[in-house]
Amino acid sequence: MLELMTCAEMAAADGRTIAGGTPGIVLMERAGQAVAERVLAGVAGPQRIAVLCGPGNNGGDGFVVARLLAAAGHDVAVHALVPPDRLTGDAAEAARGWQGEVLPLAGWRADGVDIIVDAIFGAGLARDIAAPLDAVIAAVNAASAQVVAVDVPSGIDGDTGTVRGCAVRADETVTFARRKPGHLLLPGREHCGRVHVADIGIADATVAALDVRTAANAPGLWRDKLPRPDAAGHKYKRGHLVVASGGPARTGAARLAARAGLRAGAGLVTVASPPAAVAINAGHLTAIMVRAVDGAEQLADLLTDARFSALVLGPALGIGEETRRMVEVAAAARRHLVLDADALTSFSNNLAGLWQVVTSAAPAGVVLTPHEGEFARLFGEAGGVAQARSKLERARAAAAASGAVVVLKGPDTVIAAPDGRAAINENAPPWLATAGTGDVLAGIIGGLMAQEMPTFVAACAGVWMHGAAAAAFGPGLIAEDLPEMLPQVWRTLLD
Ligand SMILES: NC(=O)C1=CN([C@@H]2O[C@H](COP(=O)(O)OP(=O)(O)OC[C@H]3O[C@@H](n4cnc5c(N)ncnc54)[C@H](OP(=O)(O)O)[C@@H]3O)[C@@H](O)[C@H]2O)[C@@H](O)CC1
Ligand SMILES: [K+]
Repeated sequence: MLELMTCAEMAAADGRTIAGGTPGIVLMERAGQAVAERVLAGVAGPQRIAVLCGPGNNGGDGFVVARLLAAAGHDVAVHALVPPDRLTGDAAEAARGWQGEVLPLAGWRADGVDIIVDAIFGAGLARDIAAPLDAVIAAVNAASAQVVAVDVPSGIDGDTGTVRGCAVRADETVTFARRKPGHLLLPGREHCGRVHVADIGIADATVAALDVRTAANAPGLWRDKLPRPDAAGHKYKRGHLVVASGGPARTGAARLAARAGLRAGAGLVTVASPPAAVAINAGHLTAIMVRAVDGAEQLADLLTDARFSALVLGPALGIGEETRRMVEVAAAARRHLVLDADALTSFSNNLAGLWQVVTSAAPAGVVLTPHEGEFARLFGEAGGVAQARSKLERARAAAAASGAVVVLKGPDTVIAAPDGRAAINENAPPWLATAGTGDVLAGIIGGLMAQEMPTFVAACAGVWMHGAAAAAFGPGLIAEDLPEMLPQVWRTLLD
């Protein structure tokens, strides 16, 4: 159930289910039933309920909800954007089942209402919400009533999570068959409240046949691919991660990444340090080794030893030609690469160079971990990125343009593979946004890749473990705490 279906995929699933013999009105009845059950869960005694209905099937769901809630003894008022005689298809049929009055939606006020059911727009939202509906949305959001949204909060684009003009802020959202990307992407996620997925009779096989390429990032996506050390295994079998350090005043980032890589399970981790910083790095490291490596040429020498299986390049490494050369040398040596921070910025506006790196590293995998600023510098000009409607589509276009797995970081990190697979992460607590946490993320992913975990799932798992480690620590977190929480995270994953 981790798939996230776009509105078009949902419509296709709906169409196939109807073609398979389930009438559309039956799906609508089940949808309305699921919403009504959610409204009734936790209410004691009769409630004053306003059901706000739009002109399409989302509104049709609303009429079903109104009928069921009234039958359950509640005081229900229906306010509709268009008169029922202007509805068509299943929505018209659902409206015929509502015996009560239908009041206009324009000018609606929330006075005296305990619960609002938002059935104005769902998957069919096609443009920005304008007057007079914007005032209705504002009244919903100003009300003290409990707000339950049908499918998506009205005004949120289910595919992109963007606000089209204005949008309802719901306490709960009931969606159907699967969640949609807009339930996870910001700002949509913040408008949904708690999201419930109701089974309305769309078969798993119907969803599977659509080859849905987007998923919520959770262990079910990659748990079976996690590296599992066996009792007889040698540490070299668990890979050897190399993290390149910056100069004497810029060594902390590499050590954070290195520590995270070790906690992620890499058998050995070496910090490749400029000679002038070896003493500083060595003074702060115990289980992690330090090697003097002076620039790209010496990195190439180091990588003649085949046991170094993966590299993290970028954290505080310095921006410019030498860093770019180090990336190229590591790619030519065909090692798994995580490129972060300065390594990314060293390829600003040089998509061709980045493509070359990814191509020469193959079959080893390359993961890029940009935040929004780095992403704009790398992919601002890339085909498909400027036209993309959402963070999900931008990450996907960037992965296709670079040939690498792209981890576009943020509170709703998107991980995208060049073959079109993508996952949206949702477990990062707000206190994860603090100095150095990006270095740790690069290290975790590098540690997993050093153990030969396949690239896309290693990136997904790394992002999730990073979020889980932060959530487990709680507020007050600093980057150094994250690697130390990984054993606890591992225990939840390996049983
Ligand atoms: N798929 C399934 O399996 C199932 C789906 N179900 C339900 O169907 C819902 C999708 O229904 P839907 O396609 O009729 O779209 P919906 O959201 O009601 O809106 C379309 C209407 O709004 C209008 N409109 C759009 N934007 C506007 C704006 N800014 N301002 C003003 N008007 C605007 C648009 O007008 P038009 O663009 O045509 O001019 C059109 O009239 C889905 O979310 C779920 O709740 C369930 O019944 C169970 C089975
Ligand atoms: K809605």
